[in-house]
Amino acid sequence: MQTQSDADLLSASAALVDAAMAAFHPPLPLAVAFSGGADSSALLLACHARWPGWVRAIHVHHGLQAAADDFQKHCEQLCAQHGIALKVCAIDARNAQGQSPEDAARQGRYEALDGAAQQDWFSVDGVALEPVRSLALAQHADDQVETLLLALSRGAGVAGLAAMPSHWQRAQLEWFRPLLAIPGRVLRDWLCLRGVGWVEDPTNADQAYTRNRIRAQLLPVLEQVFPQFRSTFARSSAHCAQASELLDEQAAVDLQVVGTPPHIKPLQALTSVRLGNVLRYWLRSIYGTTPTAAQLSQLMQQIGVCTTRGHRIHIKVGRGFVERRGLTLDWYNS
Ligand SMILES: Nc1ncnc2c1ncn2[C@@H]1O[C@H](COP(=O)(O)OP(=O)(O)OP(=O)(O)O)[C@@H](O)[C@H]1O
Repeated sequence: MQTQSDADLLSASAALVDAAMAAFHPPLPLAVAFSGGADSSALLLACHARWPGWVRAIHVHHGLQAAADDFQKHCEQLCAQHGIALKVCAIDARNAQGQSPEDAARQGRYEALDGAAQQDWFSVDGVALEPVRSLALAQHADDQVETLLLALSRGAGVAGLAAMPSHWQRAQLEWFRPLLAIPGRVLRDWLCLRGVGWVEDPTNADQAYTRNRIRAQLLPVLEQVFPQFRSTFARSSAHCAQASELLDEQAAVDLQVVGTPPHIKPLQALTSVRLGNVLRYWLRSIYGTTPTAAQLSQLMQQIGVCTTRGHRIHIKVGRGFVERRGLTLDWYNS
């Protein structure tokens, strides 16, 4: 029998999930990245309820842990029960040298999701379906706070503190994170009170991962000290996202002036903050590499004192080196 407090929880979680869904306007058909965990189970069912017949699921089998087969089984069962078309892609998510296992899994997963969404789709009874136009991920407000705290712990700049975007477009697909304003526990309440199960990823409890320690130890304290932390932190992240966009716009203007590759003379005419900004932008946008604060400061200092024809610049930056080549700077991969 449902108690009064169950009913309160149900209506509170339903109101939050409904509000998130009402603000979500993906081009249809929509595919949901479905891990079998609580968050993506809730997202899949909420989307399926809102747009019946227009929602599909993609599950990525990482092959990294014994529990992966159980995740897949759960996804197959839930999708069969609700008549949702499901694609399962198996990937080899082992990390390359110098890459963290989580980054390797994330990168492999995003590529697999992208590829699967763009393949041909068929309904559970074999009828050809329209191509997928959007893809939704189920990260929620706690994931967003964890990402922000991880960025702070690394000393990130405004681009890192902008945390995860709620929408972006890549090639033919629009990507969304519609649950970023909802606390994780609300999604669990939403599922529990509907009697829907999910699989718990055993690695989520592993305190060796910083993200898991933030979730288990830091968030409960934040909850007590700053009960509104999810929305206020999200506001700060949104300010950082705007500031980061503005810095990129300024850098693009400055890069036009200094040229690509950048000429040393016009670089010397910039203020120090604009010099740092344009150098970071040049290295990231052209070479996909990011200098550390120390490397950038050394490079800026060398540009400042580069006043003679014979002055040599050769500084380790990111995965390579920045060198002086006559009147300009060049970066090459070591
Ligand atoms: N194996 C997977 N297959 C498909 N999508 C995935 C998979 N793992 C994660 N995702 C998607 O990426 C999002 C973020 O992944 P992350 O690992 O941070 O969350 P999670 O704890 O696995 O979330 P969930 O509770 O949905 O499992 C998930 O919410 C889900 O939408």
